[in-house]
Amino acid sequence: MSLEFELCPKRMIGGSHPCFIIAEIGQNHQGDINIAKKMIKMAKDCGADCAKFQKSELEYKFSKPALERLYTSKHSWGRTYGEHKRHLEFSHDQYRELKQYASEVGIFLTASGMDEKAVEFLDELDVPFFKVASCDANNFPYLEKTAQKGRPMVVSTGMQSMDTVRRVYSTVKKYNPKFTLLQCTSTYPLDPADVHLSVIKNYQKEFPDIPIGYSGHEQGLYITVAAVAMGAKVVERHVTLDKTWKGNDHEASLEPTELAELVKAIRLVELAMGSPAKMMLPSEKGCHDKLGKSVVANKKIAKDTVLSLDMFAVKVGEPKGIAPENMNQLVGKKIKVDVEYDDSILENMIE
Ligand SMILES: CC(=O)N[C@H](C=O)[C@@H](O)[C@H](O)[C@H](O)COP(=O)(O)O
Ligand SMILES: C=C(OP(=O)(O)O)C(=O)O
Repeated sequence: MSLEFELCPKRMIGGSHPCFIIAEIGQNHQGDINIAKKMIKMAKDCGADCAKFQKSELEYKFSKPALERLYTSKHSWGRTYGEHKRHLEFSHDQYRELKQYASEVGIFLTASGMDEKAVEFLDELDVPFFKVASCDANNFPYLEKTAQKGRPMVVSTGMQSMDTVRRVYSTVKKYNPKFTLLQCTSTYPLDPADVHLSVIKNYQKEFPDIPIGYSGHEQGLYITVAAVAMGAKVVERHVTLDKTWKGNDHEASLEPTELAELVKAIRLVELAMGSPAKMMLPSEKGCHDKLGKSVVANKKIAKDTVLSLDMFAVKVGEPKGIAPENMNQLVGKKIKVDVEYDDSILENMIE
């Protein structure tokens, strides 16, 4: 039963560890390794924990007819979907180059293995953890094999039902305790009404022994920051160098200034989450000294009078007197001194 685990070397997630922020480069590199490197550096400079790509072995991810279907979208890089995807796919050598570059820059690098063959390659590449994309969350043979490799896993759950997510949990859990489930809606860009952050709470209740996270495809920062306030321990957002570039994901991606702002906002909110214990804090003393209220006399009270509620008012008194929450305890007690209107009632005045 562990709510925390080591996702990357020396980087724990869950519990009170900082939220792990994944900059999803995905296929926003336009098929250009130099842009990919710029994006890795950008992710690091903006304070993200990890740069992520998507690795497919196209013949394993797609059937032949799926690769041959026409792709006429304005985001298409080829005549067919296969040509389009081939343009966006880096080779094994290019992945090795990117991994080397990320380690020089000082940021973790991983990819979602979009099919079993790609997972084999990522295992060989020695990525710190496997990301399972939403489209493989219900791919149970894939999940079984991936979980058995023993690397930590981050599993997204877009397009799935709760029953399937329960099955994902028990399937991965059987082989691998080190995994997290991310709430995700697979719409690009995502309408806020379709985000359903409340699923995070549901997952936390249903799966209390694993950290829960959020993978967002909405525009802007607020929703992801709110996810962290709800306890998301991993967040993933697409990143881009330019939202106007060609590609399905740019519009729902964060540009560098936004990613930096997101990281800053998350760290600030984490700090602000603090402790559930409610108490007056030392930093509140100044305000309490100036404006904290006390019990004062609302009429003259003669020495030896037995006190009753009608003799009191609650005001900012000078000096500070008995706290208003203790006012009822004064009733029936005797006052040892003469008190004027608006005098603070002090402990040492009570018998
Ligand atoms: C579900 C899933 O894989 N989603 C990924 C991650 O969020 C996306 O990046 C897709 O790869 C992308 O939107 C596909 O765009 P196109 O179809 O233009 O290559
Ligand atoms: C599609 C992916 O992720 P998600 O389902 O979290 O959007 C991915 O990691 O490639």
